[in-house]
Amino acid sequence: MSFQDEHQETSSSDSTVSAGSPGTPDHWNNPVPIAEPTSIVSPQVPTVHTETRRCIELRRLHRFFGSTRAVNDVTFSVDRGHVFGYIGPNGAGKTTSMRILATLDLPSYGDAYVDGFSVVNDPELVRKRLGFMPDSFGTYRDVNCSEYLDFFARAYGLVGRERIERLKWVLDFTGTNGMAEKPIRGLSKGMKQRLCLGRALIHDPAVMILDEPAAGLDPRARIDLRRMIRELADRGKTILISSHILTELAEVCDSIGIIEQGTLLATGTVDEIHQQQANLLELVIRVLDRGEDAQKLLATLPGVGDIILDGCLLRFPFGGAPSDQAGLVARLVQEGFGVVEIISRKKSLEDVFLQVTKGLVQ
Ligand SMILES: Nc1ncnc2c1ncn2[C@@H]1O[C@H](COP(=O)(O)OP(=O)(O)OP(=O)(O)O)[C@@H](O)[C@H]1O
Repeated sequence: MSFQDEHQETSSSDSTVSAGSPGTPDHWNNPVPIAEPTSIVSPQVPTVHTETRRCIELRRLHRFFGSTRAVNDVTFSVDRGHVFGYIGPNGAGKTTSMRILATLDLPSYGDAYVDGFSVVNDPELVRKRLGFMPDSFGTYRDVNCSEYLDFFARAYGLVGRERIERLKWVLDFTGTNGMAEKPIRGLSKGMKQRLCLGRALIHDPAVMILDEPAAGLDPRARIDLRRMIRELADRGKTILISSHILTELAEVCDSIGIIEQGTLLATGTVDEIHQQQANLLELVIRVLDRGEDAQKLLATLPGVGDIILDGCLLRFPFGGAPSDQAGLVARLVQEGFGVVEIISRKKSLEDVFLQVTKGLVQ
């Protein structure tokens, strides 16, 4: 297969996001083969950008460290110009996946594609198209912001007028213009994050990988960051951004994936995931007395999940229809319980995240 064929093949499917297959992996018998990485660029490789709708794609990606399955059969894709939120608790496998996409590590099995190019077979071409903002990054304390960005612009081969204009655009876009001559050592955390975003943008990449860019930022800086990310996506960049916190990314992402212990647990738009997971209400009922008896009665009624009893307060997930809910209250009253209060509420995004993840670490 020629490079061009391979490149076009990656754009053939229709879905924006597709979850990895859960359950026992069948790849143990048939692992997805990985070619040796190579830095040799074929002379036939096109120098112009080739259209590929799926701009980021992970295909059955695995990365093991000894017995730790840091990334365990993860598959999803992100369309051009979309923002994908990669959400998971500590140690879920977010950084490991992102490092593979950024060609800083190799998969144990499977492959990942950036703008149609394989991180395994075409790492040089991937790097040209990718801007990576790591979760922690080194800065040179004694250089100023302008010199820092200029260093990376030169490293990416930008020259002459193009380099000067690009540098100016990045300083303007990231709001670091006023800091251009300031030594990096004097910058606040928020300003350093802006500078690092600028560094990742300096060569005008098609794809941006941002590993927890909002960590440690104050609320205003978080809002500014979200605005910049949305603007970059509106300009056609495809962005993968990670966070521990689902609500933080809900507004800015077109779709999200929730990962824990290396496994992708849910993918879709925020609304889809909310609807899939939050179909249950939570009911809280306070009775006047005989809490334990009320618990026994409720446990026999339709739609009632596991009840947590705290004195005369009963809290449980409820999957019944509104008529079942009305019947439940009527039954309690009929059986002589004094119903002091009843509260029903839909699960919040944060509840959904806690419901999907189990708080497991490896
Ligand atoms: N180089 C390594 N050697 C051994 N284990 C590693 C290595 N890198 C990551 N791991 C392990 O892989 C798992 C996933 O780690 P990873 O850093 O990808 O998670 P994460 O979701 O980015 O977590 P955090 O939000 O805390 O940054 C963890 O159990 C981690 O200890």
